[in-house]
Amino acid sequence: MTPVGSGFADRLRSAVEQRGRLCAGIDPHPELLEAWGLPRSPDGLAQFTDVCVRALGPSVAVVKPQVAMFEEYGSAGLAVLEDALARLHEAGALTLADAKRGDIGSTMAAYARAWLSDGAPLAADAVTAAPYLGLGALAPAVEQARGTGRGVFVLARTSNPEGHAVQTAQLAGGAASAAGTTVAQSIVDGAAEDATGTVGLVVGATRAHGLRLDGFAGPILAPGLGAQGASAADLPGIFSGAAGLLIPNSSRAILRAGPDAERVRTAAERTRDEIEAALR
Ligand SMILES: O=c1ccn([C@@H]2O[C@H](COP(=O)(O)O)[C@@H](O)[C@H]2O)c(=O)[nH]1
Repeated sequence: MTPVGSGFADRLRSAVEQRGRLCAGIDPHPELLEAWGLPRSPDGLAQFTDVCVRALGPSVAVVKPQVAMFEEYGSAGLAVLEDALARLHEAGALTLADAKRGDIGSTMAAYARAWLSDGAPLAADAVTAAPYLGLGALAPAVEQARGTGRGVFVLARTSNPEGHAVQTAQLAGGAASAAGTTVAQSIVDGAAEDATGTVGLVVGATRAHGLRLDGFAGPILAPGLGAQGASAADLPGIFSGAAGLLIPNSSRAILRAGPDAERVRTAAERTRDEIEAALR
C-alpha cells in the first residue's frame, strides 16, 4: 500500500537521494541465461531473476524488469515477475515495469489496473507507455498512477535508430502553435502539462535528441548506457538544459557481470557512481 500523500515524484526523489541516479534493468536475454550457465526455461528465468533481485534490490534506486522477457515464458514467466516485483519493493527499490503499454482509453484503464493499482499481482511503482494512440489515450493510466503514488513513463525519443523517422516527423495542421513541432516534442510538451511528477518521459541517451526539455519538470528515463553505446560522460551534453530528474538506465552491461550477485551489485554501483560523477 502506498503511503497517503506520497506522490511518485517525492518517492523517486527520495530513492535517488538515498541510492543515487540509476535505473538498472532485469533483462533475461537468452544469451545472458546461457552465459550464466542457466537453462532457457522458467526455472532458469527464476534463478536469473533471483540473482538480480538480491543484487539490485537493496542498493539501486529504480529497477526495471523488461516485461517481454518474462512474457516469453507464459504464465510461469509472469509468476517470476510477480515475485520479483514484490521482493524488489520489500528491498526498498522502486520498480518500473517496462511493458510499453498503449491502447484506447478504455483498454488503458485495464492496463492501469494491472500495473498501477494497490494489491494487483503485477503492481509496480511505474510503467512505461507508448503514446502512439494519442497521449490523451493514456489518461486512465496517468489518473490511476496519480491516485496511487505511481508513475507513467511515456516514450518520447527512444534510444534505437529505427524510432528516428516517426519521432522527428513534423505535426501538420491542427492548432497553429503545434504545426511544425515534431511528434517527440509534442509528447514532451503534452507531458509537461502534468504538474505532479506522475508523468515521466523516455528519452534515449544514445544521441542528440533535438528536444526542448527545459519546460518539463518530471522524471526522464534515459536508456542506452552500456550495451547501446552511450556512456555516463555523454549525459551532461545530451541532457544539458533538461529540467527534470534524469534517471539513466543500463541493463545488459551490468548483467554481464553475473551470475555472482555480488559482482552484479558491484557493476551496478560502479555505473551509478560514474553517472553521479558525470552529472555532479
Ligand atoms: O528507448 C528505449 C526505451 C526502452 N529501452 C529498454 O531499456 C533496456 C535497455 O537495455 P540495455 O541492455 O541497456 O540495452 C531494454 O529493456 C529496452 O527495451 C531502450 O533500450 N530504449
